[in-house]
Amino acid sequence: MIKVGIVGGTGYTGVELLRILVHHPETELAVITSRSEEGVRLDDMYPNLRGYTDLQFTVPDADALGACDVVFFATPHGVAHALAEEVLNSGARVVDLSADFRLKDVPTWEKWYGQEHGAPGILPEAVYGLPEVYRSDISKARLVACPGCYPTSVELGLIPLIEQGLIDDQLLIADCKTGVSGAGRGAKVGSLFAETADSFMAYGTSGHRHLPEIRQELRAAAGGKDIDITFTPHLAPMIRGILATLYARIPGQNIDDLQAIFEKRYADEPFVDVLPAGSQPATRSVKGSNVCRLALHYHEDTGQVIVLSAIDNLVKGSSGQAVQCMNIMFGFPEDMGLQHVALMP
Ligand SMILES: NC(=O)C1=CN([C@@H]2O[C@H](COP(=O)(O)OP(=O)(O)OC[C@H]3O[C@@H](n4cnc5c(N)ncnc54)[C@H](OP(=O)(O)O)[C@@H]3O)[C@@H](O)[C@H]2O)C=CC1
Ligand SMILES: CC(=O)N[C@@H](CCC(=O)OP(=O)(O)O)C(=O)O
Repeated sequence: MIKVGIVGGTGYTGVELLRILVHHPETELAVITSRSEEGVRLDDMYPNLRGYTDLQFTVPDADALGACDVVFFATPHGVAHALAEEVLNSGARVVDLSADFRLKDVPTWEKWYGQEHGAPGILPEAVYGLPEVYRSDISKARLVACPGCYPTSVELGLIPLIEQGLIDDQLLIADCKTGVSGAGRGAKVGSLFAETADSFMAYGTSGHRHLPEIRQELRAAAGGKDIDITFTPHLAPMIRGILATLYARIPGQNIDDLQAIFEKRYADEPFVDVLPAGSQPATRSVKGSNVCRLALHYHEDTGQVIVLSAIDNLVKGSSGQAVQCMNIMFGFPEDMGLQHVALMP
């Protein structure tokens, strides 16, 4: 059994970590923090946890967190910068769900996040937590930077084509739709029911902070080649889920060969499901599960490839992927605690 700490246990990714970890046979919840709910029982705030834990929220304390084996940061950016190094120095390993350690380049991080990087000293040891690409590095890491939710959906959908050298000098397109839980639990006018429930809108069109992260990882998959992409997120009237519609022009192919590339690339991946070509994965088919469902479409007349990629932003897009990384770091079966079948309807 390993002892687990969660910084930011009251947020959406925090409570999703709790939902997953209360069933995990190798973990014991030890420290769950909240500054605003100190002393409140977890199951008073989140009744779905009744019967699974009698813990109370405590304020973040580096000594208590450092006594854990692993600490998840489910906090806004900047918090892990301030606390992670001390926690690591106490001997705990860190899985950060925020964006604090995802970008390798400090000036790029500072430009997109509008603040000074608070922990450049430990940044070089951070491993990007996408198991389908970095599994071996994750297994040895002390500090894992979990990918963003949109980047997870986009990277899993495009990397097989890039690794095969099929993407030349072209501007890829990622047209992504997300649910409102992506904005977190904090009260904001833009997350109100009346603002989101019967509407659909693009945002971040002139530049979203996930763009440099997607670029970084697509370029890494291309061996450093200058791959670029237009990324437009949309807010859809749903609670969970991301559907990424990804466009690339690859003339002279056929759907069977493209499908074979994806099936081979993900044949041994427990959480990537390549559907039969021409399928339409719905966000509902992954709701509550750690699976990324991919489907390929190909227009022979124009050479247009369309990859559809569906994930649950709170599972494969954050907390589920974070537990998958923890399993890899501690040598547990990779799917331990993550075998939930998606909720239907
Ligand atoms: N929602 C999503 O779909 C995804 C979110 N993420 C990332 O995960 C992180 C958490 O997101 P989410 O759960 O949605 O956010 P929420 O806003 O829902 O929750 C934030 C949590 O962090 C705590 N917190 C806030 N400020 C501080 C601080 N200064 N020190 C310590 N704790 C703090 C809050 O509790 P309290 O204020 O009581 O301490 C709360 O528990 C973010 O970085 C987000 O970008 C990543 C992928 C997907
Ligand atoms: C609807 C909404 O606001 N979605 C969030 C999704 C990103 C997110 O959750 O942040 P991570 O970088 O930590 O993945 C956004 O666009 O910022």
